[in-house]
Amino acid sequence: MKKTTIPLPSLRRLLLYYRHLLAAIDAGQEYQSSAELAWTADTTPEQVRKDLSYLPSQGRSRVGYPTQKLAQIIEETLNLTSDKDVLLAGAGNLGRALALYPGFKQYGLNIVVLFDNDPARVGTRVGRLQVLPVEKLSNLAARMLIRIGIIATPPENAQDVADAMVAGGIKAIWNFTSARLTVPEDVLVNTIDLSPELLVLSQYVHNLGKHPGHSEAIPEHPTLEREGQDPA
Ligand SMILES: NC(=O)c1ccc[n+]([C@@H]2O[C@H](COP(=O)([O-])OP(=O)(O)OC[C@H]3O[C@@H](n4cnc5c(N)ncnc54)[C@H](O)[C@@H]3O)[C@@H](O)[C@H]2O)c1
Repeated sequence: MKKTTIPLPSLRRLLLYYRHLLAAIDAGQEYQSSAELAWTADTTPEQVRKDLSYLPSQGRSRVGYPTQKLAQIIEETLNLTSDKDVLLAGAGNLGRALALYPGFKQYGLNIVVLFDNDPARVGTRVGRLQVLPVEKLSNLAARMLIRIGIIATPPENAQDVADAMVAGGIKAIWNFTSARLTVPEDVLVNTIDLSPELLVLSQYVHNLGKHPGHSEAIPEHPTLEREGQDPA
């Protein structure tokens, strides 16, 4: 297997292509063009070809990339088929929703253990998982060799949780809080702050009200461009 370090933006897009390819396989589409893949990641066909150059050869033909083969190559290169255990801290509204979401399994990601610091939550069940006291997080992460952690606590507790994760050997953190986390260099933090995203939509609607029919008054935002404009 080709061993390359794929830049993070390309990695993100490759995962979007992969998700698109799985749907295309289900729909019985044998080939995908660069343009189709570009659309799914809100990018250009040139960028698609560049991203795919990080993978072993895909056997692109005149009609496009063979859907099944390309999905398989992405799976193997990004190690998507081998199961990866994930732990989650903060079994509240968002944490429970994430823990119950079945879609992560498609990428080999399994949330296998939940932690909370609220005695009323500890011991309760979320699906088949029991919520454990957060004091056990570091030890359990280390013992179970878990490398990925999700933080869904209030922002003011996120740094403590991140510290416990790092102490337990977590190397990648999906942070759903608005807190800016300080972690060692070898730990990757991906922060998803949902509220500003909603505010961007609110701003869009607000500006529409001011300039009916003139969406170009809206500040640049990739998601809005993708949703609001014809990518062709
Ligand atoms: N629910 C959403 O749709 C939503 C949307 C945007 C942002 N967020 C962010 O996601 C985070 C969680 O939101 P929520 O709505 O699920 O909150 P919530 O209050 O329902 O859940 C938070 C959970 O974290 C637990 N917790 C607190 N400190 C902890 C610690 N040190 N260790 C382990 N667990 C701890 C709490 O006991 C609680 O169960 C917040 O930072 C929030 O701002 C949530």
